[in-house]
Amino acid sequence: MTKMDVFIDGAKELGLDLSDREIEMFSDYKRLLKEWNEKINITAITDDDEIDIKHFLDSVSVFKSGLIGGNERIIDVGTGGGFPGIPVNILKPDTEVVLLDGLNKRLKFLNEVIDTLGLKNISTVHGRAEELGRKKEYRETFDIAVSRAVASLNTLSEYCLPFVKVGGYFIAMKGPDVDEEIEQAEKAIEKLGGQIEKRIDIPLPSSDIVHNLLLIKKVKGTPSVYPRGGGNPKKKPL
Ligand SMILES: C[S@@+](CC[C@H](N)C(=O)[O-])C[C@H]1O[C@@H](n2cnc3c(N)ncnc32)[C@H](O)[C@@H]1O
Repeated sequence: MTKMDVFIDGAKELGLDLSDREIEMFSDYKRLLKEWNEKINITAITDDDEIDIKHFLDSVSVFKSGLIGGNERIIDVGTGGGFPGIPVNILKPDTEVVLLDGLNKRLKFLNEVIDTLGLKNISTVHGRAEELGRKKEYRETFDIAVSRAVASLNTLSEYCLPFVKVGGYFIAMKGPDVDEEIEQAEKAIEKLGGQIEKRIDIPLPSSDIVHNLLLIKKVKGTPSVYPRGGGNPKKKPL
């Protein structure tokens, strides 16, 4: 089996006691990530312990939001190698998780992970967030939209908030520049129907990294003009 001790110990520090089956699933996920990463570019992080800290522990730190009880419909926007959506579904198999990404080759990898691990209630969707957020089957149908390492908060809010039902949450997983990002995104969040509720700082075990979760509540519907197409959420953030 792949080396997993840093993840197992770190998860305990985050309050998660992993079962043997869950550890085996994360181990298979790590093996596939390393294998596929030799053929297609999924992640720059390939060292066993670094995967444990920067991908697995960082992903499961999303449970510190206190918003994922286990039955939510969740979209992971710009999921890349499946972070945080796959770890969420491994540990809470009753959540319904949609993994969205604009790069199809990464979704092929994710479909193999889903098959090998035998995950249920999880699917992949290929497309740009700003296009799918206008489609009826996705728009305002999720309890939670979550996203890590995809765009700055003003752009990311336009990608994510349209997916969230009124009363639901957008969880932005952010790094040290979050205060500056919040300042630049306040207007956008309000226009899109969101309201910043809480910021939770999370020191990642076995590292000196502090990440944070920004919890943004959807307090009213997103106006139909958003998200804008043509790359505007990124080129001209609200
Ligand atoms: C740096 S990776 C992060 C992946 C993963 N969330 C993580 O934390 O490891 C960013 C991912 O977001 C995707 N992405 C960026 N903009 C997007 C958009 N507008 N719509 C869909 N996917 C997007 C990219 O294809 C890429 O896979």
